[in-house]
Amino acid sequence: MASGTALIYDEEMTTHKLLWSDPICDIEVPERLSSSYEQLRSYHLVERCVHVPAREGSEEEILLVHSLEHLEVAKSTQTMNEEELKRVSENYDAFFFHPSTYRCARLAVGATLQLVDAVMSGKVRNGMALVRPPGHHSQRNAANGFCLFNNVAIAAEYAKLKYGLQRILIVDWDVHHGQGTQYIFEEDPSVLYFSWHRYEHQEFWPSLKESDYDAVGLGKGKGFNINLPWNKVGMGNSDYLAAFFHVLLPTAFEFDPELVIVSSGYDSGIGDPEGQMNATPEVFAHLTHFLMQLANGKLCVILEGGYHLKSLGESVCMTVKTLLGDPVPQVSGEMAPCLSAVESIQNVRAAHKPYWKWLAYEDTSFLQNLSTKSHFLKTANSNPSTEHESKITNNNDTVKVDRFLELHMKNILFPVPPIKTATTGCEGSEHFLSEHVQLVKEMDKTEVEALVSGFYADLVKDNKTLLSLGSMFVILDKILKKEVCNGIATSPTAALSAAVALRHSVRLGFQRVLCVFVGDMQMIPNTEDGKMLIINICEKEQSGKTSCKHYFSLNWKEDAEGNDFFSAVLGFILPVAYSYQPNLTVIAVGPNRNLGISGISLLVALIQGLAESRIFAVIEDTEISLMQNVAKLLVGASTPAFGIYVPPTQEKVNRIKALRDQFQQEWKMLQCSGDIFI
Ligand SMILES: CC(O)(O)CCCCCNCCCN
Ligand SMILES: [Zn+2]
Repeated sequence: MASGTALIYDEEMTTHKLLWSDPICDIEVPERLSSSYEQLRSYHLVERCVHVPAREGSEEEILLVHSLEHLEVAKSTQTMNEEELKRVSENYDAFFFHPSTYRCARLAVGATLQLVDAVMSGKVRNGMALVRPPGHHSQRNAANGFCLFNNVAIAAEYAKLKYGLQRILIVDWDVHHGQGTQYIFEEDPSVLYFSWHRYEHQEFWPSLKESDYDAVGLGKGKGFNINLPWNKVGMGNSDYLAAFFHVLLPTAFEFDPELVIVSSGYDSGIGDPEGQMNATPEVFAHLTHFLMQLANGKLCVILEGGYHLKSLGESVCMTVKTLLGDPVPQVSGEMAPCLSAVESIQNVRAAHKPYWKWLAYEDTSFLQNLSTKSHFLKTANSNPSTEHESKITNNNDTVKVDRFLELHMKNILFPVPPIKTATTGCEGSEHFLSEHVQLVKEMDKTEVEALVSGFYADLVKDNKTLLSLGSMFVILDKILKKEVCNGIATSPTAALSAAVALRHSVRLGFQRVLCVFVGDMQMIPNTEDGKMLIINICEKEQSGKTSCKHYFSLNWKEDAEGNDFFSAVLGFILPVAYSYQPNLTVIAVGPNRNLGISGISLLVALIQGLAESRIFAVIEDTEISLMQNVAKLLVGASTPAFGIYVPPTQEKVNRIKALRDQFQQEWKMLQCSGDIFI
């Protein structure tokens, strides 16, 4: 299993710079690279990465995507004087040449390919390349938008050629549309390109009709180009997460890529003068964490834009920290996507319904009554409550943003707990013991009996249960004190252990405990006070207990051969969990589980983004192999194989939709269609 995170940076890429005055291009400065690298060093992240050197991309590699003419023009600029450089630059929209631009652009291509090689060869699991000039606007025969060669597009063609890959996912979270990348792959079904971008109904640069949600790809490439336009500024963390839950991730898991490449622009972050958005740096940790669960963790992050140096640096550090496997910090802000974002999400889902199985039963009836809808949206749009009031009045006030970020990041970065996982040394744990795992001592009986007082005392029949409860308390204490990040225990009665763990956690002071229980929960604690939120994934409705705001019984019987649980995890469980913002997650698997190991692994892998990755898992002690899988995930040793993707049946889609319709006002991250306002 590959491990380690590559970091590729070469100071020479700072030599490319603007020689004359040009208010459009003057934000693309060398300090973008050097200050990001310095920020990584200040958080001691550089030394934790595997250093991989950059190299020059060869002409042959550049010709994988670009025309010979484009290459020759670029090459010829090396010997030009300022006058000539200016003249050549004027042939392009928003691009500038410097005598060292060609050299830097070749280094940017080479650095990107070095990262692909390091990941594909298994030398590292993932990595980041800090490069400039960026790439995603450049086209076969033209430079554009600060980009000369399309680093990410060349990387995808290179990976197909050298490693025989047939499915590559490119995620472009830069705030501008990577039209260059779209043009290059729009007829290619082997490359799925996803981009969100500031659009404002075609007002915002590059102001192209083909940047809208209905540009789905051409010919065989139909369905493999996904555009999510932001028609307002001020989009924030909840909008970005909603886009992942309700558009990108379900598609990505169905596509099942062999490699994921990110066109990682941070101008979609708060403070950026181009993006004018409100998303804070820690959201990039969550986006990165989600993408790490694909392609067996093979993830290459390539820098594109980002023009507010402090915001850029913090977001780069959040990305690298997550690539290294650190716990994911709590995401800030109200978990409620704005109406405009939900409308864009609904439109892109409708546009892609014909191409993706997970959308087969998507309700697109809203397209019929579009007239009334657009009328409503105009009125809905007018009242501010459905739009984000922008936290920072205008992003151009750089110093104000610097101060905001200074304070904001203080409570985000906590010391990484030395030990990742605590366990009780239960059978099967010998397989994954490592320096990341701490064996906790057993608690003595009297102490345990004192803790399991009152309600549950009479339920504790035998010694075995008592001992398992004892070690559970020790683990929960360690998690609370942040001595460990997460823990796992087995139990002869997982239902009892979970119920005791929930009460104990609330008593220990956890204010919001999320419990995901797989199997028959038997005893269901009272969730009236909102200090717990329980999602019980069971085969049949629990005894008369209907779903309410803090208790959901999600009936799910997994299809035999594959894993159809994606739509429940991505379309329901994660949106509810992120809306709830727990500070502890308890995952419990009881007897006669109705989910396959891969479905449970998917759940555990994705839910680690919550509660600063504080998870306590308690597994029925008959489930040895499940226990080992979950333990490996908690240690961070592997990204699980999620088994064969099975699309959800209409009945299951309707069940999720019914729950969504019923609870999307309470848990707003469930929203993915604008109908809520009609
Ligand atoms: C890599 C990147 O996507 O960040 C580059 C953005 C280029 C923006 C050009 N703006 C041109 C405005 C013209 N009125
Ligand atoms: Zn950009």
